[in-house]
Amino acid sequence: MNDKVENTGEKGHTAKTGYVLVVSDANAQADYLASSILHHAEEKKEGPLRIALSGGSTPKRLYELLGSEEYANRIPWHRVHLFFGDERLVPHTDEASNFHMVKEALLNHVDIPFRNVHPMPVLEDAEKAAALYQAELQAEYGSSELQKGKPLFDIVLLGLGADGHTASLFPGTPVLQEKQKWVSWSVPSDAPHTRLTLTYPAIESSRFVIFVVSGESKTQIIREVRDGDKPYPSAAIKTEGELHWVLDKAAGGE
Ligand SMILES: O=C1O[C@H](COP(=O)(O)O)[C@@H](O)[C@H](O)[C@H]1O
Repeated sequence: MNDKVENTGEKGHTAKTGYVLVVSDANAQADYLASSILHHAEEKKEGPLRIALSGGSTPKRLYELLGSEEYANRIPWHRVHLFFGDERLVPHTDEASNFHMVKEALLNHVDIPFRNVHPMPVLEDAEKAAALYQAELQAEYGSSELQKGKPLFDIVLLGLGADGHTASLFPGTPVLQEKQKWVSWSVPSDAPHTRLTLTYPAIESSRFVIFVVSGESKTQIIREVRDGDKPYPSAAIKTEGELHWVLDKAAGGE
């Protein structure tokens, strides 16, 4: 994590390369991110805007805001393609499903074409599910090889677990060594459900990676990731584009 910290409670899309941005609270965080996403959608005049969504509880407020009157009709949804950074292998109707959360918070409220939404497949065979999602990503990308200068994603949103995981890249799991596949799977040691996850190479192929972290339960892990003493999976995230951390004060401190 870059040491440079910019404090702002304002709405906007002015974060600079490699910045850590600390906003006043979780509402300001959602405001900032929704406004940034609108900005990127307006700025990219041609081609799809590919966004990989994070799961968990933190981004729900952002998704609800994007689905609200303030944003629902301003984002060119026909050009936006939504992917998932990770998913639990449970039915898409299950409360634990990231797709379920995104559907309730966002998809049910916006006019996005069905073909633009790319949930991770949930099959008992995690390897097969991962291969299917990788094939879907490759079809959207137009190649089975990631090329520098041609990012797979415009934006990758990432959360941060209290154990330092991000997406479903959990500490000590073999997926952390994956250098070829774009999608793989992991079994967290202290959380239920096998997960599918984007791998480091897929996340790295992005214009912007944005960590979204809020709440006091994340203060300690944010401090540790920033100090860089422990090899947390989240601390190893790289991108060929820009890496931003958007924190609220409770997580990021003053
Ligand atoms: O398990 C998960 O947690 C992380 C962080 O979740 P949060 O509930 O603390 O916001 C998230 O990034 C990931 O997508 C999710 O599956």
